[in-house]
Amino acid sequence: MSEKTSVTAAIGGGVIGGGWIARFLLNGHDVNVYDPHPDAQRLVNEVLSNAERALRRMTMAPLPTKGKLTFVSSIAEAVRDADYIQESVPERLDLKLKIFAEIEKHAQPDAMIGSSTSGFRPTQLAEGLKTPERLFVAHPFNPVYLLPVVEVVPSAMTSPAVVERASAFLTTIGMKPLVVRKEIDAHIADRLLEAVWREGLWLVNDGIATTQEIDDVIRFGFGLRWAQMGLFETYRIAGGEAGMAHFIAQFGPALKWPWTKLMDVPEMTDELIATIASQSDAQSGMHSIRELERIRDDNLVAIMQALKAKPWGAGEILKSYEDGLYAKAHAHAATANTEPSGPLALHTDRVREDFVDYNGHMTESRYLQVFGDATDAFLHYIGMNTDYLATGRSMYTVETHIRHLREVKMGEPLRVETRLLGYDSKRARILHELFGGPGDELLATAEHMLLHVDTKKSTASEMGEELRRALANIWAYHKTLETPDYAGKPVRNIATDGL
Ligand SMILES: NC(=O)C1=CN([C@@H]2O[C@H](COP(=O)(O)OP(=O)(O)OC[C@H]3O[C@@H](n4cnc5c(N)ncnc54)[C@H](O)[C@@H]3O)[C@@H](O)[C@H]2O)C=CC1
Ligand SMILES: C[N+](C)(C)CC(=O)CC(=O)[O-]
Repeated sequence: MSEKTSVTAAIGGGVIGGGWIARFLLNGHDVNVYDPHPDAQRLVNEVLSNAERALRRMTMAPLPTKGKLTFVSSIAEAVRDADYIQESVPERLDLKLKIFAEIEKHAQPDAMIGSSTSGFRPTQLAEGLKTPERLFVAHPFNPVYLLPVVEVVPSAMTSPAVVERASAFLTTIGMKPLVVRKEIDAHIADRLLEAVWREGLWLVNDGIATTQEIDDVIRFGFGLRWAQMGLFETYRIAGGEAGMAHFIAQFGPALKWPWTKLMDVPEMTDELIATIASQSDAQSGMHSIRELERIRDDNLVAIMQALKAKPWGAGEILKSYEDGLYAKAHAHAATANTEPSGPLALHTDRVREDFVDYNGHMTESRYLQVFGDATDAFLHYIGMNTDYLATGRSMYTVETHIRHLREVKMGEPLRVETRLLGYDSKRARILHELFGGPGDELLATAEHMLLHVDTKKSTASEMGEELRRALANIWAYHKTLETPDYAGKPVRNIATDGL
């Protein structure tokens, strides 16, 4: 299932259902949506548009072609052909039970059925089902299209093979499935979140802090730590050289004093609700919810990209997701171009929002970005994959000549055609032609010299046999193509040749 585009079904397209729909679609899966809300299509499309924007900022890796979104008018229609079904209806057990009974009637026998429930145990959800072995909790985090973790909670009746298949599928769409070994109300994360939220409500109720001040201690302080190390690893460091045991000896007793209110919940009086709502308005009321979503998404993307450079935590997941996308694109390119009788079509993109400069056109550095991505696609195509790189060999670009011929505007499609202009045992000379805009015109060209290197010694070295064979195969065709007259020419010398 992970290798082919599959059909997914989303039952419920609200905040969380919308996020799942976006994640499925943007990873190339078709989605059938059932949600009786009169505005469901508009709401889902708004979430989808924010998700597309966020994903394009998060990764330069070649995303699969977007899946097909279909709104249907019954659960039966939604689930009939689906391999993976995700329920995200409101958190009411009676409603969820009705929904699962209906899903069970119409789903394929081997369909995987996940529930987004924040708190119910899978055993509760499976009550009355004839096939409880395919049901599990798949509890995500908002925004589902960006945050990787998903708590996968099986009941004692869930088949281990289903858990394995579901985890594999969720991994292919960029998530980190965390299989919860024992079902419990509210799984793992919401037990932690609820405890923090409850204390936050007390602090407002007792007039100790405003919503803004509570958010500030999180975002300027321990929230930053949590984004990269979580709770226990952070506290290990806080114990100094004596580590965790010393930390517990020092701060453990405070848990019994106690500093916190534990299970008491403040009465949600009209007064408390009004206080929290007005403080929240003062803090964030100047932004619409969609604007706040975009601010949040940009910040999350920046954090994950920073962590990817390490790679660490959520950045490690992003890195392996991208490696998977490149590997898929490479495999696709390899099958699509087994007979490279013409230029290779290995890379497509779109002029993204952050590609555009103050003139409203694609900015200079982004041309190199697109050509660089096309070179990566070419290198993947000739076999320079992670296994090859792991042997301490790579190819570096040592010379580039870009010609800018036409402008291109935001949102317009881009595609690159690549040809080999020559090669020897250490070098490959390639030419990219970038086409795009409404008329698919030639926008720019880039000629590059690539040098094979021993990455440990940082010196030029002989290519591996597999790369040489791939280049020979391409060259057999590309040597017959007419070389454009601009290829190999330097930038015009206006001092001697005039303008
Ligand atoms: N909002 C959050 O932060 C998170 C929520 N969850 C869980 O996700 C589930 C959904 O929560 P939200 O998306 O926040 O709620 P929501 O209220 O935003 O969305 C629920 C959607 O279900 C639809 N719906 C109602 N009855 C339906 C039916 N019979 N068939 C199909 N659709 C129906 C509604 O029209 C609505 O669009 C809940 O179980 C919740 O616990 C999980 C993680 C985070
Ligand atoms: C508030 N909540 C219980 C619905 C939160 C979640 O379930 C997870 C999240 O995204 O915070």
